[in-house]
Amino acid sequence: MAAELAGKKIIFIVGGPGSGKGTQCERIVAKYGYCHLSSGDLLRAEVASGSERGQELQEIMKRGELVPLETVLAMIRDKMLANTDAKGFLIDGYPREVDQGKQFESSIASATSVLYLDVATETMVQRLIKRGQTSGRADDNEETIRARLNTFEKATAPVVDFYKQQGKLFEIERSVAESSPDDVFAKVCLLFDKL
Ligand SMILES: Nc1nc2c(ncn2[C@@H]2O[C@H](COP(=O)(O)OP(=O)(O)OP(=O)(O)O)[C@@H](O)[C@H]2O)c(=O)[nH]1
Ligand SMILES: Nc1ncnc2c1ncn2[C@H]1C[C@H](O)[C@@H](COP(=O)(O)OP(=O)(O)O)O1
Ligand SMILES: [Mg+2]
Repeated sequence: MAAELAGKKIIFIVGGPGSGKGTQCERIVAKYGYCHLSSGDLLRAEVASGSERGQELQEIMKRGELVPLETVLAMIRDKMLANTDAKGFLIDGYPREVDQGKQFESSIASATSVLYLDVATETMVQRLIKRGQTSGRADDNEETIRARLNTFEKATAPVVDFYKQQGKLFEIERSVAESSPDDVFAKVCLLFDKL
């Protein structure tokens, strides 16, 4: 456990690719002032640095697979320890597999709550194809999108059940998660207002 992080609120944001995690995190930061950490963004920054490591990561991400657990965990930990004055942390896109959650909690700190955005597969595909027209992300193409969805079903869906059993899950149900970002945010605020 990292003593510097004792007592800090830690919220995991979980959902399939294109479920709106980044969109909601932006709003949460603006209203509540948490420190936002996106595992995907951290990995893309490593890719952009042009390092050899970054090239390996890029290959894995283009296949829609998960990068090694240790890599992401170290990046998140470093970023958290560089921001210990934050009142809380939004960990976006992590954990992606149950083991990531367990390792995080044993080596960093335990999560306060897990926010889950439930969006139908076809809606996510449509959103990502649209985002791909302007995002420049190497993984926003139909083939990689399908692979990411497959990884989500296999590795990440169990994460949702894991935290539900612990009573930590705050779920945005499909009827809301598929409406407008403002409607989703109104529901998200119900969680953050009582933290
Ligand atoms: N209709 C609708 N569209 C949304 C909503 N949230 C996000 N989108 C759109 O869906 C796309 C994906 O949203 P992101 O916030 O980037 O999703 P993400 O979960 O961070 O996706 P990854 O980074 O791929 O994990 C974007 O183009 C958004 O404009 C929403 O609540 N309603
Ligand atoms: N916690 C994590 N563990 C392993 N790989 C991760 C990860 N977070 C992100 N990645 C890798 C695999 C993802 O397909 C890729 C892009 O992540 P992302 O931006 O969160 O998008 P998406 O949810 O659409 O896959 O980076
Ligand atoms: Mg994102």
